Amino acid sequence: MSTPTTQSPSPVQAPPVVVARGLTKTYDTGGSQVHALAGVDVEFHRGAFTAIMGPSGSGKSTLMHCLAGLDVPTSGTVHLGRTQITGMRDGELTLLRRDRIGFIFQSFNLLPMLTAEQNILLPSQIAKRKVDQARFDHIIDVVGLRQRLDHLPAKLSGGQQQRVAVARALLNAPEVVYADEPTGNLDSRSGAEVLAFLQNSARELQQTIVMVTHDPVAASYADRVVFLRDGSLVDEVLSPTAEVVSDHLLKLEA
Ligand SMILES: Nc1ncnc2c1ncn2[C@@H]1O[C@H](COP(=O)(O)OP(=O)(O)OP(=O)(O)O)[C@@H](O)[C@H]1O
Repeated sequence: MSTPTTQSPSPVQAPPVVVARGLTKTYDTGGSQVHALAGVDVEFHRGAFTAIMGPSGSGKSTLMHCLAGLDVPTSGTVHLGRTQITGMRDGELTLLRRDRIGFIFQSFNLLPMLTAEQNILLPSQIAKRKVDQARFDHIIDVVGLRQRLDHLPAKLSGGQQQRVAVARALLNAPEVVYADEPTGNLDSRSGAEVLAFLQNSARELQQTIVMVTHDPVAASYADRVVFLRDGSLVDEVLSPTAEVVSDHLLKLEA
């Protein structure tokens, strides 16, 4: 019998920041049931930028909302680090979202009467959290907002407003940032800037980012794309290109 060869160790992978197991979400709609999530197992690793894609109605928003503690799954578990967030009370979830998760929405969600700087600092003020000045300066310079800090949102372009929202989401170095169609309201040039910044944040700041998008070009900025169909995770692509992502989507929609 031959001696087994020594296996080389598998590449070290960062521990998962978010782990979902057996996630289901069922809606009762007047007698019939909709399985928005039909048993999803997925994990997201530190410093990884992941896009969630799939046909309309495949469960992308439901998955993100359940992962982020914005919605409660029918069954299954979600962990953020060592914390099981499924089963938490509303008040605990509010604090968890405030302290440990960053959010970026399609509609920017900036307060119109506050300057860019005040918008970026607001969550830290509400949480009575000391701001890391070096991180603030680094993020402001990377997103190119230094000259715009005292502007109100109405005086900023859509791309600049979204960069304010991105800076706000990243300032506290949250364990994970959830981005819901972050470039949906932007022209392609502004969208590319925001996506490049998200990509750099994952690479340089080890920021974990999970983004829902319909756009294969946006998804191509991610390290990994996971595909949903009918509430199930059916495929994934690493180091995606827009063409490969489009091909996968077309097959899922067929
Ligand atoms: N509150 C609700 N009540 C009933 N059904 C719902 C509800 N929310 C979502 N659904 C259904 O759950 C399924 C998944 O919806 P979800 O919004 O997560 O999909 P999606 O992939 O994000 O869609 P889109 O790309 O169109 O935004 C769909 O069939 C949707 O109609």
